[in-house]
Amino acid sequence: MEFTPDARELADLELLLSGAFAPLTGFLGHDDLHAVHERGTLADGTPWPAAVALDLPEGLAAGTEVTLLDPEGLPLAVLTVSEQGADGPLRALNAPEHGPFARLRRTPAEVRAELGGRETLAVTMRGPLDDLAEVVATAKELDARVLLLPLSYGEAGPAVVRAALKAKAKLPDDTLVVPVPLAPREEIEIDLELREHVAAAYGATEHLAGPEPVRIPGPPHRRGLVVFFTGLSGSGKSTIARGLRDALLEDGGRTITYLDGDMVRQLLSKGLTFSKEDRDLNIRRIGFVAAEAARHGGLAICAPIAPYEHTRAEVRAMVEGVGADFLLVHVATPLAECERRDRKGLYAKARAGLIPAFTGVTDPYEDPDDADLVIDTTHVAVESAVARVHDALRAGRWIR
Ligand SMILES: Nc1ncnc2c1ncn2[C@@H]1O[C@H](COP(=O)(O)OS(=O)(=O)O)[C@@H](OP(=O)(O)O)[C@H]1O
Ligand SMILES: Nc1ncnc2c1ncn2[C@@H]1O[C@H](COP(=O)(O)OP(=O)(O)O)[C@@H](O)[C@H]1O
Repeated sequence: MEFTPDARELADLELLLSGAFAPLTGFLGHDDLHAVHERGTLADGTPWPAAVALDLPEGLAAGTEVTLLDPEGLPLAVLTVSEQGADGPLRALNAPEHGPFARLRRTPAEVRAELGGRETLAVTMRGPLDDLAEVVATAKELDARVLLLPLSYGEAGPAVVRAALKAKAKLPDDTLVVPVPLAPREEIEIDLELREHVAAAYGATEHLAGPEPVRIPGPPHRRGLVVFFTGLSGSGKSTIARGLRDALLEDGGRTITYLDGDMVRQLLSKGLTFSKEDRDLNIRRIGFVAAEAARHGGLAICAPIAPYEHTRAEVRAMVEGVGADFLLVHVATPLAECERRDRKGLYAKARAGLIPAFTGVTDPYEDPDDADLVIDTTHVAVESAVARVHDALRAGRWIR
């Protein structure tokens, strides 16, 4: 079977295959993950600080061969599932060769060969180095060569490599810069320990951790925002979303992308049905477009039913992943009221069995428990419902 790991897993895969995670040669299985979590070692006692896991689909039998693909479909490796899960043998197929600064990537073995066993001070960095004097002094004291390892992962990746190249210009001539796609670990101590291991794999005899980058997100009115309405058919999503769009256009000052439900189903998601798979795909497509608009500081408004919690969570993650904000508005008008309105006569048809899998009637709707705003429109005028969302945007300073 084929499987596309997520961005973190792909970053870990690259490091496993390149030898940067030595002594690991593959993802960790259940026992190793448990031991890492409990004791900071592998099950056999080898010190290892952090989980390096691959979340494969459930129920794969031991012995199954899984081809791991990058998001463009290029096969990167073949993994044989073991009794312990994803820790079976990994066989590399293609080296990842794209992406900004790909030409600077080197394997640990290549870097070690170039260093030739010399004392080496590795500096792992996730942001600019503000104290180059310390690096110069430490390298001098140790009579070591400097190896800058920009940890280029995610959106900020290229900026970290640029910072390393800039720093190199002020360091000794033989300073090396090698980007390493190491995804940050949540706990700082674990992250630092893992950086230490990775630096050693590249031949470091001494490791300095660069300062953590200070993330100064722009003020909310300049950040991207996705306002995502969810609710049953006829609950009022489109009516409120359109009212909000118009109010924002009247305000001026923000670029609005309005992903109208009909437009989406007629163009972006043309041909998709209302099966669970197709609904999920529909929502992912909407989320992708909205996140792209928000990546460039835009404000996107979407109003699909989006009945599944996990798909809404995926969209939230996509949007937050590009550094934008996500506001979930649950239009929580109860089924009875939506059905009473039955604007398009769809509920009547669904009850008569003419529309299969109709949300709320014969198909599920999972109520969100993470909504930023909940609006039951039963006894609310359209203008007041729009005003509530508009006010929330003002209160959150997304508009001025
Ligand atoms: N089986 C079934 N279930 C629910 N809805 C149905 C179905 N068949 C057609 N329709 C019409 O499609 C509109 C919902 O489309 P969405 O793209 O928002 O749905 S989903 O988020 O992909 O679940 C929805 O429009 P709204 O009333 O604007 O919500 C319906 O008019
Ligand atoms: N406070 C309200 N907010 C939104 N719609 C309302 C409100 N009160 C009544 N309605 C009516 O409910 C219907 C909602 O339809 P629509 O916006 O197409 O819902 P959805 O997009 O969720 O399917 C419209 O006919 C609208 O006029």
